[in-house]
Amino acid sequence: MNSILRAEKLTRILPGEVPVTLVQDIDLAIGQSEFVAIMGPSGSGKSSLLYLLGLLDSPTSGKLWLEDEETSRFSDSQLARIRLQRIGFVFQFHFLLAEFSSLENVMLPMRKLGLLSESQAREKAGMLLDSLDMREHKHKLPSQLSGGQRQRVAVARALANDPVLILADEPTGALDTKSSANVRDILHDLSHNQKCAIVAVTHDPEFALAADRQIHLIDGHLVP
Ligand SMILES: Nc1ncnc2c1ncn2[C@@H]1O[C@H](COP(=O)(O)OP(=O)(O)OP(=O)(O)O)[C@@H](O)[C@H]1O
Repeated sequence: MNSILRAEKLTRILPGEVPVTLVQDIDLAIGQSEFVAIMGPSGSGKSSLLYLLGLLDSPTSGKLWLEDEETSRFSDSQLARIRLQRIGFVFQFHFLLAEFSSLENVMLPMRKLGLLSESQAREKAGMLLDSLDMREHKHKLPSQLSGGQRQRVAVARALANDPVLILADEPTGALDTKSSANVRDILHDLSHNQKCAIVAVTHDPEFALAADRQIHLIDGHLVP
């Protein structure tokens, strides 16, 4: 199996008078177009692990490879560029910019990366929103959308720069059952039809069942 992401003995300890171990000795490999659910009790380190995998935090020890590149050798600006270009993030709350339309929110990562012209970015954002059944809502502000619709815009934004990996932190945590099933199916489709790996933290057993594999954390450790 070709790994998109590989962690070896990944450990993150917060320094202090009483150091706090967030995660310890995590060995993990995520395949191309694999959909993995991270589960575990509250406080077990799921979000901490996701932040490490998303290069939003650095490990105290251990190593992480993204597409066979070891990530500790990258500078902060290189890491920012890698996040923008290769990783899409979806959080429990959508974090869309309130004064921007759906279309503009989806265009933001493309504008930031700067590889497409304004009209190309607009066209691509439109296509992404169409593919997520948001054709009617492109010009609406987040406040004019339902929770499920906002989350679909957030998924479109995460896909803007064609990432190889999507990291999602409780993407359905704030949604009703129907929207939750819809977002779950979208993520499942993405991993299987668009060769994008998905790693999602979830408390929802039904969501986890849609994944190819579930991994469980307890007290910062992966358990079999
Ligand atoms: N900045 C911090 N300072 C002190 N402790 C922290 C900090 N960040 C996280 N922790 C602790 O580290 C542990 C892991 O936190 P994390 O948020 O990763 O857990 P989680 O499994 O995602 O929890 P939840 O399901 O409730 O979101 C928790 O016990 C948390 O209280």
